[in-house]
Amino acid sequence: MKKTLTIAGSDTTGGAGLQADLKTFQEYGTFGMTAITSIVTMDIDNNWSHDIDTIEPDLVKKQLNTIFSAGNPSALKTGMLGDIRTISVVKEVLTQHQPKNIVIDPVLACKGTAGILLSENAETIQTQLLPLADITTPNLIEAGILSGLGELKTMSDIEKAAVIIHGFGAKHVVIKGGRRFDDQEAIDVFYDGQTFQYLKSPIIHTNNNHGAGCTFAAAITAGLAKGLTTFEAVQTAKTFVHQAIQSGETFNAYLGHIWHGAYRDNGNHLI
Ligand SMILES: Nc1ncnc2c1ncn2[C@@H]1O[C@H](COP(=O)(O)OP(=O)(O)O)[C@@H](O)[C@H]1O
Ligand SMILES: Cc1ncc(COP(=O)(O)O)c(C=O)c1O
Repeated sequence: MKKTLTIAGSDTTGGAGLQADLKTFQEYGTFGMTAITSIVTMDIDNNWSHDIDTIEPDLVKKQLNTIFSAGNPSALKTGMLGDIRTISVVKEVLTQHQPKNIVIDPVLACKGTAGILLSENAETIQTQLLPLADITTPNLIEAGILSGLGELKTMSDIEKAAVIIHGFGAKHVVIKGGRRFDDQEAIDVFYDGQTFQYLKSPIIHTNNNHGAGCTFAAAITAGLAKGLTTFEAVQTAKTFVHQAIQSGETFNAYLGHIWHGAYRDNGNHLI
């Protein structure tokens, strides 16, 4: 069985973060492992504002040493890292063990928050992790921050951002237009350093989209572990997450999760 790893935060509500990753890894038939970087809780009395409690970087390192002592996973992803020192620890361990198929999801912005989360991490992710990435998966806001272009309003802006982010060393870039770019089609732009490819699906009009970004990156990770090419892994992930959003459920007044099991429920054959 292929082993997959997520280095990410815990979303207490179970829809995003490492919980989304583990569920997705399992749906793909891979054996998921975790290194927890932070714990996210939400304040119901305060408009669902997010609190992020970070795990000490030394403890993140202990978790990674435990995992890598059994050999390299077939693929891994990073999500919310929480602390700049943790980013350095991740870089150190990945440089030491040189695993293949590294997916960097540069979590800087959370759907549950209006503002930018942990934007001070952007530069560190850019310089320390993107050079190790097989693929990075920023959403529109994260791509604007990482590229330094700010708000991305046109397809040409998105393509320019992809070129800049590719220049930081990620072999492939997929910028998720999602619901933010167009109100008819969820367009994601894939760039391999030479050509652009556009992945499109109809926009699903729902608020139950919590966890979509994490799940998309986790599905790419599991697809790579199973031997798909990077573009094939992105294509499959797009379908997987589309169906997960379609089958989302309301959690409370503030939040609705996607359902990570939808692809299999719909009778799809997982690779
Ligand atoms: N309402 C939607 N309908 C269809 N696809 C969506 C919708 N929202 C997001 N997606 C897709 O889900 C994936 C995750 O995107 P997004 O939710 O923008 O990421 P993030 O959670 O990082 O902000 C992308 O493939 C995106 O195109
Ligand atoms: C631990 C963690 N990681 C990542 C995210 C981002 O979630 P999404 O996949 O909805 O963008 C969240 C959002 O709450 C989170 O709690």
